[in-house]
Amino acid sequence: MTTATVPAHGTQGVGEPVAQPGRPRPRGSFATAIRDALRRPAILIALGWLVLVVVSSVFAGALAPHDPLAQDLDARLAGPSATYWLGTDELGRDLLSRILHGGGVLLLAALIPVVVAYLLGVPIGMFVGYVGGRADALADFVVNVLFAIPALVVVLAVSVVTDNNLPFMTVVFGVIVSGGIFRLVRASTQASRDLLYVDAARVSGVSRWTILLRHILPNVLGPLIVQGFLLYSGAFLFLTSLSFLGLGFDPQQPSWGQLVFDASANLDDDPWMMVPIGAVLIATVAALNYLGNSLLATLPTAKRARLLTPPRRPVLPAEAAAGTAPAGRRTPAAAEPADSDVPLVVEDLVVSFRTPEGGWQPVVDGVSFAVHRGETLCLVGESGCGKTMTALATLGLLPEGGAAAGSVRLAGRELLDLSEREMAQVRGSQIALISQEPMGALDPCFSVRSQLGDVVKLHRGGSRAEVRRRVHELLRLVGIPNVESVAKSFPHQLSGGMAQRVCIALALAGEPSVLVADEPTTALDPTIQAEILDLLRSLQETLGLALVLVTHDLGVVADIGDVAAVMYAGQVVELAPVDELLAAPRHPYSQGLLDAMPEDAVRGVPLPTVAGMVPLPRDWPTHCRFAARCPLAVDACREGPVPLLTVQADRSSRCIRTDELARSQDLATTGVTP
Ligand SMILES: Nc1ncnc2c1ncn2[C@@H]1O[C@H](COP(=O)(O)OP(=O)(O)OP(=O)(O)O)[C@@H](O)[C@H]1O
Repeated sequence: MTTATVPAHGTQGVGEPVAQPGRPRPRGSFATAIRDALRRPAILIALGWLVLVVVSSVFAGALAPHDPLAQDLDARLAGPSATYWLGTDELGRDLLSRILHGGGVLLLAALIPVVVAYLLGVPIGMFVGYVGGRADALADFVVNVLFAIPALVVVLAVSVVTDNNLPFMTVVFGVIVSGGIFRLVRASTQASRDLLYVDAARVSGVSRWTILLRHILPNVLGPLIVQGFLLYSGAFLFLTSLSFLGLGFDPQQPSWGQLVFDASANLDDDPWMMVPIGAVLIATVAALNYLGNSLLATLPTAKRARLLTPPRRPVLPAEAAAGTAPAGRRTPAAAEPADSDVPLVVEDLVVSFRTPEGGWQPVVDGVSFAVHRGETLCLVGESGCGKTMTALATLGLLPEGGAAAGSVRLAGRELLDLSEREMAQVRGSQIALISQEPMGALDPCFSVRSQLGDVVKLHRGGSRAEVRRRVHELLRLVGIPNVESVAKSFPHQLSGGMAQRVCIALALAGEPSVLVADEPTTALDPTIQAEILDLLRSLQETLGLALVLVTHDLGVVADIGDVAAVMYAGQVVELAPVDELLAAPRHPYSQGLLDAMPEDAVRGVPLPTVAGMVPLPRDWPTHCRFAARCPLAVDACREGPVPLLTVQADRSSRCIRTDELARSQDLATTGVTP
């Protein structure tokens, strides 16, 4: 495929980015949460206390006024004094010095379970959260087992077996608590894997691990940091309990658990002994928990985009694959040669979703169409007719629970038979998607150059300079004049129109022959909509692309379409060249949509509408699905399924009264009965 430069379109949406290109990289919402948190005095106090504990433990040797093991039997169980500021224990040892020396090992040892839990929980949670399926079920089972194990009992057993080996005990404890991290990461990954920009990366063919590291990990990091505080505090308390029980720590050396044990043994004789160590422990655990919980409360709720993509390719069982179309209609065609003029052929496509009862509910039912090189086919219809599911099925991107059957052939290759891995290679390089939410389709953490460069590198490779050149070429191709400053920009610095141009550039980076655009102008204001449509039109003409455009707007079809497939309740009800459809629709539903076009509105005359609603898939009748809303419906329309009837060489209509509709249109235009 050759590329060509398309002139810039107008000025709106292609000018400077909304914000200054030189602005620093945007601070993520987690960074903002931390900045806000640091303004709160309680958090500063908690943080200050922890810093004090760490620093005094590190410099205990220099700070402690006495040797923590030195005994002064004359001063046994003494209260605070000028010599012993916090008093002494039953052997006359200085409590302050013992507290200063007793925290270091504990604070360090508590890090081990946290590190182990992260090393296990993060990669496994991310992987199974992303791929789902059996790996997910197995990992979940193992974690359920881990949760059922009482950690203390296991660690006690380990201490016996390993002769009180503290590092080993902490590692085992880390393995047991890693389930919590796993669950957190898995849930965050599941929420992130369906974000539009993750979908966009997947559609561009970016590898699974690159997506996990670059696009999903940043979303998981915030909750992980918060959880780290809570986990550390739990590990700290757990190890204090072990030390209290005389396990893990050297009984000759002071430790905070040992100090609690000593204080509890002397509670009757000297209750004061419990006060200093109790206060230190409570303050330390409270500070850790408070910091963790405060960050948790300030973490922004993840903004979830529309759920789209499981990485699996479920297979629709034969009985569900049949859809509800009349039997005997299906006529499998021979595959087109790879160099055919018809890069995309969809035949008898059925898309179904699993129902809670375990069955399958079709939502797209026997859809067929073909798109030629340099042609735009519009899937048009009201909301819920199955346009998006048809488009997503061609890309192998159905949402969780959905499966497709029938045939989707790209340059003669059957896509529905491909594995997810094979399909990932096809997406981006042969067929690409432009979504309706350009802002959601771009990762807010990376500049335009970085995101576009990744995809260029993936599909073309090349040196840094070559990738950079190609990025600029692509930006120019989509009508961006000031490529240098836009390439440096982050998504939030772009206008909606500019962001959509960048998304189109992303879709073109792999030089696909087929572009699928799902309502690409819906999120944009009307002037920008026209520019983006112009851009798509000129790109499609210059690059010879086959374009499948999903829209609910016949005005868009009129602007850009060559062929229209009008969809109603999961079926194509009319397939026709756009000019002919607009001049004389051959299905009453197309006629209704046409009459309702605001472009034809007459001032003072209410705009006609198609009364009623599109039926939900579960309410589809077995006869004509439009009959309940159709002004032409007669008894015969309710007698059984209506096949798609050929009304001209290149036109078909799913209406048994299509000829009468044509006659009435002729009558209306000529005033003469044909
Ligand atoms: N994840 C899902 N699970 C079950 N049913 C779904 C799912 N997603 C969509 N559907 C159903 O599939 C049908 C077709 O939806 P689709 O999104 O393709 O319609 P559409 O014509 O593109 O409408 P819109 O313009 O609103 O997206 C609808 O009835 C919808 O409820």
